[in-house]
Amino acid sequence: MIKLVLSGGQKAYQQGGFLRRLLHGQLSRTYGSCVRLDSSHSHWLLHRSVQQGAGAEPLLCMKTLCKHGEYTTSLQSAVTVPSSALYQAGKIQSLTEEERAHLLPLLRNAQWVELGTRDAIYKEFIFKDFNQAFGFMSRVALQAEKMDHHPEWFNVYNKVQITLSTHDCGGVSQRDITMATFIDQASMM
Ligand SMILES: C[C@H](O)[C@H](O)[C@H]1CNC2=NC(N)=NC(=O)C2=N1
Repeated sequence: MIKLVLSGGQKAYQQGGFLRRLLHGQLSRTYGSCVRLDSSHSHWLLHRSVQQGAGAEPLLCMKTLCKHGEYTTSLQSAVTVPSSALYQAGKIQSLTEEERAHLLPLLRNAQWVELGTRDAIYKEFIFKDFNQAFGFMSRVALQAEKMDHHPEWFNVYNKVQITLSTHDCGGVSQRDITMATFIDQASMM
């Protein structure tokens, strides 16, 4: 369950180390980064509002629970979500346009490209030899197991081609961004 954290008059949520501030109880036009809700690595992105008043059960508006799939712009259409719903709705979601505009430029600068044929990102790595390439793949494989998020990849000798997409939502999600960032770091080790 998400814990409401009051700090310095600002209302904020803290969960799994992510702290998102709300501007005076108004719906933040942007939404939080991935929030880990429970140990099964369920992630989702929340558009948050919180009802004023001490001790009020936080009202959470989540994309998957909004009637038309749109983010609400007012408290009224936010809903109180029973904890049981938190889990069902906690399916990973592909990035929205707003997130892509924020997150993808960094990856593009690192030579990741968005595939035209499907919602996925792709990058090619060239190493000195097979040994270096396989060492890289081993590091990525361990991280993939740790995150429970696996690349689609192809290796010939010193070349590794990697495609990232999230099967559970059929597109690029925050998990792919996290994995791509790790992969770039692992390629330089
Ligand atoms: C059951 C298992 O946890 C899921 O299939 C995980 C495994 N690895 C995964 N990897 C990727 N890229 N996308 C997923 O949706 C995904 N889901």
